[in-house]
Amino acid sequence: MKVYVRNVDKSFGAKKAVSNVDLYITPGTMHGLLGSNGAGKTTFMKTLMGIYKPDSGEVMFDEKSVYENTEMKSEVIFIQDIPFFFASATLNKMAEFYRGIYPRWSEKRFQQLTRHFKLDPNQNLNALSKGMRRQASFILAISSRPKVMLLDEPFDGLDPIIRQQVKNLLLQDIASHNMTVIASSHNLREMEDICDSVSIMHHGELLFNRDLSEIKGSHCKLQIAFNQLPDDDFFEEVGAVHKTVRGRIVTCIIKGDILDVEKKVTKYNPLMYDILPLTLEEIFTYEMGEKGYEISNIIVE
Ligand SMILES: Nc1ncnc2c1ncn2[C@@H]1O[C@H](COP(=O)(O)OP(=O)(O)OP(=O)(O)O)[C@@H](O)[C@H]1O
Repeated sequence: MKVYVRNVDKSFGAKKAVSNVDLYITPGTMHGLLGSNGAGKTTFMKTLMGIYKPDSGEVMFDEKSVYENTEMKSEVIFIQDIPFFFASATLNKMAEFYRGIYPRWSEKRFQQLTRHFKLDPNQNLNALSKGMRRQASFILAISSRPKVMLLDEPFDGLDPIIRQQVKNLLLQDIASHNMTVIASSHNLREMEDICDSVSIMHHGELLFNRDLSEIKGSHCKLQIAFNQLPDDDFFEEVGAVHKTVRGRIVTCIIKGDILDVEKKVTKYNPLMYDILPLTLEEIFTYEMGEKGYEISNIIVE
């Protein structure tokens, strides 16, 4: 299911929590919504889910508006940062409830996952640890087979092994059922391995939205030493978008492929050079810096 957001605003009194957000997410992909505390991620997720009515703009899933559309409730699932279960509910009781809402509910998947995560389906969920409650909400969500899954800080409180298993389950369902996932996080490194695209939210605005396959490997870092510093033609030829010069050593950020850059660099007979791929975080730092934002103020890790 494709997710299409156009000019969405949402305020609480004078506080604008989501401001003029546009976003398109391709079906069967995972999008990471990054931002620091208070950036507006949860408010945006709740607006996507139809829990909040946008003050203006629209949220469409496959051309259908989400807000007050009961048909949509059986297609979309939202896992909140603090999982919600009915008082004294067990996993089996919650499964009964989900089964009634989600027509593609898979009992087989539910049984398999409950066994796999070693949860007692008859235990009171509210008496479980935070991580176990989170596992329970994943079991319910994945067994529901929604077309769109919205996840608020999905991996918080999960240990590294469970974290990886949950990521694998999500990726499996994205691949096999064309599920669309939007996950919020503070952690770019965690998202870069599993997301197809990421955006950065800051003070309610979506500053940056990129397809990761397009930007991974799109930039590299060149460190190069010369007997005599080259003139501007060199920087132009290698495609340097940023440079710092310290003595005879030059460090450049280059938009381009490492092998291509290497061919160009060797023509200038440098004393030595090193070309390294940029991490996604470095690319973001650079691109956000260009827009006048300091990424360390926006994303914690
Ligand atoms: N129900 C509400 N009433 C009033 N203000 C709210 C409400 N919900 C959120 N806000 C405000 O909107 C802004 C965005 O909050 P939101 O919870 O969406 O951020 P977030 O990015 O999810 O943060 P975090 O990473 O800390 O969960 C904050 O300034 C918050 O105080």
